Amino acid sequence: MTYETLIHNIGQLVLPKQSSLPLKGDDMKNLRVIDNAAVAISNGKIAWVGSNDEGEAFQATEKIDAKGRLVSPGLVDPHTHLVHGGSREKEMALKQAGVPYLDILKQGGGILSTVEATRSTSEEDLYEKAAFHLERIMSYGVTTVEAKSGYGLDAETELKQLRVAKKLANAYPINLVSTFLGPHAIPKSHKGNEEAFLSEMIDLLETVKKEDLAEFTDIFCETGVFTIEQSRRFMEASKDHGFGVKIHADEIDPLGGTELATSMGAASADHLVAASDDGIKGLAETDTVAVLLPGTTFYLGKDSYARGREMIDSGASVALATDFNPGSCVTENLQLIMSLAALKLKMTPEEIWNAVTVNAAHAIGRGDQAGTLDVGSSADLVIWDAPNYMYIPYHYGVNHTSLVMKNGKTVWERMESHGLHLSRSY
Ligand SMILES: N=CN[C@@H](CCC(=O)O)C(=O)O
Ligand SMILES: [Zn+2]
Repeated sequence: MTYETLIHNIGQLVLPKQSSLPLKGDDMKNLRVIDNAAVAISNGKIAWVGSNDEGEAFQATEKIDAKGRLVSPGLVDPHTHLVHGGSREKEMALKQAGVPYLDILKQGGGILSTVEATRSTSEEDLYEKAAFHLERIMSYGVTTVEAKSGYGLDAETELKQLRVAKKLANAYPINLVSTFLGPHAIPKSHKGNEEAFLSEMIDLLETVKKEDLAEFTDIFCETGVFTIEQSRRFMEASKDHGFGVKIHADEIDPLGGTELATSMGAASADHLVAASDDGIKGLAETDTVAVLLPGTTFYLGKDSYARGREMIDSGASVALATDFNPGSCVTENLQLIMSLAALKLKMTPEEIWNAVTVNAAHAIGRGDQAGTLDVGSSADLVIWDAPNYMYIPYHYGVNHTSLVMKNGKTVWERMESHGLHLSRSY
């Protein structure tokens, strides 16, 4: 038997357990790990996993020496605002002067300034910009990613964003899951006329479905944006059209979006910084995944983070994401988010790995195909410049990937620096 590829000399192999449902509570502590391992790949799938001693005896067309380093499944980033025009570096000074995030939005900045930029950017230019960010996301070890619309707030631009995401999905070796976030803010044209705007976004669901432009819908449920009742209306209409539902919930004010998400059977409730005790109880009782975004809390300069530790201790399922966007979290680096989860959410390394693999995959409907290296699953994996899985959240702010593989093919590899001898010293 000759395998296509054999990755041998793996110092440590991390194997999150594939599960038909998201991992909840104490189950998030379980992380299978094999020291001195090897992985065989054929037809883009994991064909065999075991000890290096056994693996060394196999024939393979290509052999990759992992040189004693860590290998894991490709990471899953289940919440990004990948496709957008422009940037908002000028808002940083406002934030430093103490202007709250929702006040910047109220003054027509924030999300609304990105809406203007996205409307005035051509589809081709939007594609080029999003492709640049997507390549960077991949370079951090992500092989499955979610991308939201939400910077159009009109039919034309929302569809433009979703088409860009679809083109990227077809062009890039990454699984890209698309989400329609039409109700992301109230456009200036509809101030005081929120219900009419929401109706327009509900009317758009049919086209989004017909053109197969998104699998999920999302809504920003927040003070000054959409109320609980409006969110319920949009989520019900989305479900009627056959979409999975998600919600930006309880990010700043505790409106009860978490409770709404669990009562609606949402795939995920995201942010949850201000989630109530009842909201957390609801998460523990259902399979709605809490997608936590500590990079956003950090970037908004807040001291109080989502209660990730309590959520897991109560039995909830937690995933982590970058929330990459031009305003509230400007980073493509999911590894940095893993560090923030350790430092600010008090999650353990095992919980963090489950949160960026299996649970993140469940949050975007990919629980059956991403986030694991079980035999038969896609050979989406990362060779890390790190000795073990605890090292990634520990050494923060840099990119630890050495090689990223998607369906058994190398899609990103670190280049050696010219003239430098980088001897490994962790
Ligand atoms: N909170 C709402 N939406 C985005 C931010 C979008 C923006 O500021 O451009 C988020 O998830 O953080
Ligand atoms: Zn978001």
